[in-house]
Amino acid sequence: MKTLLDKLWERHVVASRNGYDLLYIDLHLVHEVTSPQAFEGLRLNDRKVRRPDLTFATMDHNVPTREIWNVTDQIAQKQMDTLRMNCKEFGIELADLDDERQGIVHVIGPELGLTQPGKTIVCGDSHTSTHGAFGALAFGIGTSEVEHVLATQTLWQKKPKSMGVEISGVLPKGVYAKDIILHLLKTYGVAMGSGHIIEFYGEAVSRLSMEERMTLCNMAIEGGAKAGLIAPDETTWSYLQNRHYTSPKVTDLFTDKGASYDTSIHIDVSHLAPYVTWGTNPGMGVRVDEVLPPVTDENEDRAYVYMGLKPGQSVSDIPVQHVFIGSCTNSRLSDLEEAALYIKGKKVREGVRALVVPGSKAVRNAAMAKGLHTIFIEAGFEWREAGCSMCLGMNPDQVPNGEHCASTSNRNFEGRQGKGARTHLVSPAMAAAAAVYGKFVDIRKEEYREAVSYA
Ligand SMILES: CC(C)[C@H](C(=O)O)[C@@H](O)C(=O)O
Ligand code: SF4
Repeated sequence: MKTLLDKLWERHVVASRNGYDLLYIDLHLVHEVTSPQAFEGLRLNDRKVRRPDLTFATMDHNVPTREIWNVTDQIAQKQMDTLRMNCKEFGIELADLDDERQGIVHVIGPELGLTQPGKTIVCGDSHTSTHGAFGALAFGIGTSEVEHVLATQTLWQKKPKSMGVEISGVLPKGVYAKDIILHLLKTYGVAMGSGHIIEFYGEAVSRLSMEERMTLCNMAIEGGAKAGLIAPDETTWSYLQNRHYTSPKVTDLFTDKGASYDTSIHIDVSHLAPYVTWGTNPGMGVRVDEVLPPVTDENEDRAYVYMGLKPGQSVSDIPVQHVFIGSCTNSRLSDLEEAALYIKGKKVREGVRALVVPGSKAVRNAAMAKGLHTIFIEAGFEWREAGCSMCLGMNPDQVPNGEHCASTSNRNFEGRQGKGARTHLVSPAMAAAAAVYGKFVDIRKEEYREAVSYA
């Protein structure tokens, strides 16, 4: 009797010592921010990249999404130039700014078919957990570990505990995977998964598209887990068809009946509502139809001060001056399609600045082929190039001090979107509606949604 985690782990152990296992790494994804010192380390030690063919690099964090070539920040320029030079010197494939495959590392891996069930996948980036949606053992690593993987294609790890999160029920209309994870974080806290790898399963998970599953696993890390996992099924295999890289079909990647998790949780999402975060960690959220909660500790007190909000206010009292639809959590085609349903034929409210930033060039092109960019632009949104953009303040897209942003990203920490920026994490549909009304509305009500389907 084995869990999915047991199976993935065992198949990659090449040596064991003092409670640690040396894991073989099947795919190493690289971006410009966390790789420069790792390559420098190789050079200093006169080492090569062991498996350039299992390594793939892209540019995302620093990319200026308004004019992709107009890099004004010197550190950004240096990091991008360094990645170019390193990829050339060490023979690694790079999706550079002019490459059709460029985009946020966690968006392009799956879309190219590099992300495959049964693989071990690492990247110097915490949201590597996203790839777990395919039944891959995928987690973020630090820069010294990036160097170790580049040099050896292996990594020493201690096996984490397993957590099973069963999600049953059918999601109501206007409620998404984003709301499931925000609900879990609110209910069980941002340390819920600490020391664990979370496997999500159950009726509601089976019904999610691959893109929604990625949203769920993307934010497993915000619950303190090392990774998120979902067993591959027909939805997974059909997503993987006709990708650039072909995935072999593996049939035994699931938790055996009778196997048990170290920790188990069960939720039912039949009555779940859209969520909005009011505070400074992703667990500080409320349902759209609730009022902001009373203060129970110092952190919450500080969060209220930072956010300029008060307990007892209703969610619709929160002013929204910025809207960001993007990030590795919610910038895929279906996210943009869902958002478009709430703005078609409407206008962004005066005083609101709204951005749509597709997660990759491929998403951008696919959206344009469907005419989505026209819907966004006509409504008053800025239609951008692919990159991390306003998800974090590493490029020109920032939220000014003291202003509020409805954001489809995954982190609402102090200063995350710029100094003094006030972030509210929501689904793409909630963000789109907030752009139109300048506040959060309950998108479950039919009146907010255009009766069009892009399916
Ligand atoms: C820059 C990078 C190291 C960082 C991460 O690891 O997650 C970033 O992607 C983030 O989302 O905060
Ligand atoms: S989109 Fe945001 S969370 Fe994702 S990799 Fe980029 S900065 Fe990190």
